[in-house]
Amino acid sequence: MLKVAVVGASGYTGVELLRILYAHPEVAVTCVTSEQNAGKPVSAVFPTLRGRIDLVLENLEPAGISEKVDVVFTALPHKAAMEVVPTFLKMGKDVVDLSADYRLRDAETYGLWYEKHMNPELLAQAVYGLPELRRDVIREASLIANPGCYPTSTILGLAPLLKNKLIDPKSIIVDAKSGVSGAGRGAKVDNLYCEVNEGFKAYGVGGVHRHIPEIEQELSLLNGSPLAISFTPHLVPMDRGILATIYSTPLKGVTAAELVELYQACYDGEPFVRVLPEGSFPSTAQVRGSNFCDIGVTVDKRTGRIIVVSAIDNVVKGASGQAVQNMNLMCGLPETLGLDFLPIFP
Ligand SMILES: NC(=O)C1=CN([C@@H]2O[C@H](COP(=O)(O)OP(=O)(O)OC[C@H]3O[C@@H](n4cnc5c(N)ncnc54)[C@H](OP(=O)(O)O)[C@@H]3O)[C@@H](O)[C@H]2O)C=CC1
Ligand SMILES: CC(=O)N[C@@H](CCC(=O)OP(=O)(O)O)C(=O)O
Repeated sequence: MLKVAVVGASGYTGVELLRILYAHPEVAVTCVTSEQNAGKPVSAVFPTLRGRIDLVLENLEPAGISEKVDVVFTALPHKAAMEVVPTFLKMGKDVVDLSADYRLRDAETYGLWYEKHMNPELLAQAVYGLPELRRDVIREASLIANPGCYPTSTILGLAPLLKNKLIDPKSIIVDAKSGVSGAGRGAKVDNLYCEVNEGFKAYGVGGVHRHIPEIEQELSLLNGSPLAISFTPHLVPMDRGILATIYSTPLKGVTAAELVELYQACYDGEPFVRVLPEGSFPSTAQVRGSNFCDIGVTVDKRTGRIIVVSAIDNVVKGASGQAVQNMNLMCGLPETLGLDFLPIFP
């Protein structure tokens, strides 16, 4: 059994890690942390866990925690993660970091979009953990930078087109929608019921959202040269889910049937990517609570643009499910272990 710590267990991705890991046959969660709730059972913070995970929340002391576990999930806000990850690594632990702290290859870019990086030397060691793109490197890694939720849906949606040089890389427009759990559990006025319910708004408009450099980094690698995208996120009054609708201009004529065939071939054998039949498009409701990324693709009959629609659950494939997928690969376990569950519907 692998002994695992969930650092930041009182947050949304933390509790989702606990839900998934509870049913994982090769994992025992032995340590959970929270600064504000230290001393309380985690089941007092999340009654969903009652009678099943009653571990007491501890303060975050990386050296002490390292003595008790083999693998650490850091489900912390950015900056808080890079304050502790180096100690876990020095103590020989495998780390899956759910924050953005190790996702960008370049410390200067991190500095522009976030703040000055505290341990830039670790950026070259970290592996951007999108298993569908780099499973073999993930298997050898000790530090996984678990991708963001918008980037996961967007990159998986565009990878077949860029790998096959089918689109003009300057033409990409990503119109993405997220549920409110994407913003985390911290109290913020913007996320109050009356601010969010019965409305639907764009935010981070105008090329300023911090997921842009992450998406561009990975798409540029697929493209073979740098590209820039237009990306606008939206907040939707639902708990979970991301739906990205992605537009691009093809370099040559292509039919919807050919695109569906291409996507099916690209993702053939992928356990968590489901390419929908021609004319079908995904819904967040059909992936909720699962590690699936569902993708539909077609050609706009009027403009000839390619339209890809990609749906994930932001806290599963967009965070904690993908983190467990990465842990399985790092630890030599079957990739789907503990993750082969169906969406919750209705
Ligand atoms: N929510 C989502 O859909 C996704 C989130 N992510 C990323 O995953 C990470 C976690 O997100 P999420 O679970 O939503 O966040 P939450 O705000 O819900 O939870 C954050 C957790 O970190 C702890 N924490 C906060 N500040 C500190 C600190 N300075 N030191 C130690 N612990 C701290 C909090 O507990 P306490 O305050 O008690 O210490 C809490 O347990 C973030 O980096 C987020 O960007 C990535 C993909 C999707
Ligand atoms: C709805 C909402 O607020 N979503 C978050 C994204 C959550 C996430 O995945 O971001 P990181 O992992 O990169 O922190 C946002 O737009 O900042």
